[in-house]
Amino acid sequence: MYLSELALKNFRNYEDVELSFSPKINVLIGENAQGKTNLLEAIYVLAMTRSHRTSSERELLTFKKENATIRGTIERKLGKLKLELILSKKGKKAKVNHLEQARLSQYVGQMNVILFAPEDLALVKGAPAVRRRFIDMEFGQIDPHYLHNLSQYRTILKQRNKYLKQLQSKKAVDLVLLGVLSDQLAAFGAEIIARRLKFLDKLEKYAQEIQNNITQSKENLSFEYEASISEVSEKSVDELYGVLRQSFADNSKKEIFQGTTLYGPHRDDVRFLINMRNVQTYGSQGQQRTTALSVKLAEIELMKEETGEYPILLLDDVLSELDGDRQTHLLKTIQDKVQTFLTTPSLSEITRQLIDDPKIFRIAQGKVELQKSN
Ligand SMILES: Nc1ncnc2c1ncn2[C@@H]1O[C@H](COP(=O)(O)OP(=O)(O)OP(=O)(O)O)[C@@H](O)[C@H]1O
Repeated sequence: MYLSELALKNFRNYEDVELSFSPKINVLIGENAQGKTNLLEAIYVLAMTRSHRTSSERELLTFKKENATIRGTIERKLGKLKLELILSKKGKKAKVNHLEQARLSQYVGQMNVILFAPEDLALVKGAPAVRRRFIDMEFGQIDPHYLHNLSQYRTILKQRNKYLKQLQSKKAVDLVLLGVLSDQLAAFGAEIIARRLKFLDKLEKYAQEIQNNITQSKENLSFEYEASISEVSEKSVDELYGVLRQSFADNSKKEIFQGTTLYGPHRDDVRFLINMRNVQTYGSQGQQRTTALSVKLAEIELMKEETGEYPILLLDDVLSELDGDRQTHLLKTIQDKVQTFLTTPSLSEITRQLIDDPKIFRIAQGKVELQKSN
């Protein structure tokens, strides 16, 4: 799939802009703080209805404006799709072919994007929350059930944590209500874990192959799901539900004492291993970067397998963070099959030679000028 047109109104430092893109590589060049990342962010928000770098929607509106609109035309195998997202201080509205969608989880997935920013190179060495976020954002796009379960899970988790705090401070005493919340949380949690295991298994196969290619088969990459509950692999949804319920039942005193939920997918993590050793603890910085790159590129293939089309790739200033070999690998992998938007302060000669026929835009103070068209 690819984004052929984009129109922004009052989005960050873009007051009014209309652009048309190449189905191949689009390069956004500009100095610092001119709006390169804002443009990628707009594309990301159009796909996901939320930003990758802020949870505050207000920040996305141009200073002193009440509404922002992002409109895009997506070309999919089955035809054109018009997407529209209206953001305001009161909330957001999403439309597909001019029809407002009742649920945002129905809207997400019409347009698939993968964002790769310098922070993603910390996917391996960063905190567990970074990996959970990655998993949730990527799997949520390919599976609406995953997204639905996740949002239900988050709502109940909030309620349960609030109630545990009340029990902790003795403002509440009713353990029956805690049991009800535990059951509901276990049900959604089991669905989430089961889907994570399924998708991670597929992702691992692609990542292994890519890592082999980059390292000439010297490094065998594997994943390990690290759950907050005992052994999860090979378990059905029902079994996972049982284990989660049991963990809540066995540890209620501990959870009340701490005033928070200690078990469930919000506490889980994924470990990356190279030749059976944890890359986070034993890997060199180079290995950690290669692993992050392999996992990201694997995600592109997984999305293709699950949705039947390649997603749109957003590369926010990552080329300069990668050495020559990794840059070459990345660009060769995406060339001609994945629509890509990449931001950079300047395009080096080497990179320019690697990119076939780019459409180049120059960005300055929220204005976009076409520099070279293919
Ligand atoms: N809500 C907003 N309204 C108006 N302008 C905004 C808003 N939010 C951010 N900006 C402006 O956008 C600019 C930052 O743009 P952006 O984050 O896209 O930088 P960039 O071009 O990617 O540069 P860098 O390479 O430094 O990341 C700043 O000038 C900032 O003042």
